[in-house]
Amino acid sequence: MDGELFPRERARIAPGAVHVPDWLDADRQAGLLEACRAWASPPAGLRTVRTPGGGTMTARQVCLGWHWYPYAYARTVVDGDGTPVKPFPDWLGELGRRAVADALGPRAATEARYDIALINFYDGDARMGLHRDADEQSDAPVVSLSLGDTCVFRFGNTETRTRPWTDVELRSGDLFVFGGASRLAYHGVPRVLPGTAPAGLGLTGRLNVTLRVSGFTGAPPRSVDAPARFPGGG
Ligand SMILES: O=C(O)CCC(=O)C(=O)O
Ligand SMILES: [Fe+2]
Repeated sequence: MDGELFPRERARIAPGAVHVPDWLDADRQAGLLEACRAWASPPAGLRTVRTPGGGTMTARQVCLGWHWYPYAYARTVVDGDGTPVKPFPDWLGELGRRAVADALGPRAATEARYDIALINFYDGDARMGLHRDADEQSDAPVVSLSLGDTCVFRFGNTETRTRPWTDVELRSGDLFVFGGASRLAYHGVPRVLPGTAPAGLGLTGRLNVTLRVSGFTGAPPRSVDAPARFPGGG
C-alpha cells in the first residue's frame, strides 16, 4: 500500500524468523509476476492440490525444481498431468541467497543452494492451514516472497499448531525468511485481504513464492508424519 505515514520496519518475529517489508521494488515485483505467469501455464502448470484425506487446498500451486505433493517430492507432476516439473532457474536461487543474506546475515546464506520453488496462488477466499515445511532434508532457511493482495501470515511455534503465534501482514513485495530455530515452525495464511494489491501491478489475488533447499542427494524420501498437516484441506 502506498502513502504510509511511517515506513514499515523490519521485524524479528521469532529466533531465525525475519519480516522485511518492501524487499522487492515495483519493477522486481512486476518481473517476478511475469515469471509466475509463465510457470503457471501448462504443462506442469498451476493445479489444485488434493490431500490424502480427500480435501483440496484452496490455494492453487505450481512447483519448480522438485514437485511437491502431499507429502513428498517427485520430479514429475505425479498428482497432475504427469509431465516433468519445470526447472528451477539460477536467477531465482541467487534471489533466494540474497534474501537470506539481507534477512539473517551473509553467513546464513553460504550453504543455501535453493532448488525448490512452490508458487501458491490465492484468490479472495483461499487460505492455508497451519503446517510445517518438513519434507526437505536441508535445514537451510525458507524464503517467502509475496505479490499482489495483502494477507495475514500466521507464524507459530515448532511444537504445536496452537498459540503462541504472531500474525504478520504480508504485502506485495514483502520478504519473510524462517530458518535456524524457526525452520520447522508451524505457519499458515488464515486470510487474504481482497483488493489490496498495488494498483500498478496488475494482479487480482495473491501469489506467494516459497524457496527451499531440498538437500536431496538421490530420490526424495517420503515423509512419515504428514497427513494432518493441512487440516480441513486448508
Ligand atoms: O503463502 C504463504 O505465504 C505461505 C506458503 C507456505 O507456507 C507454503 O507453501 O508452504
Ligand atoms: Fe509453508
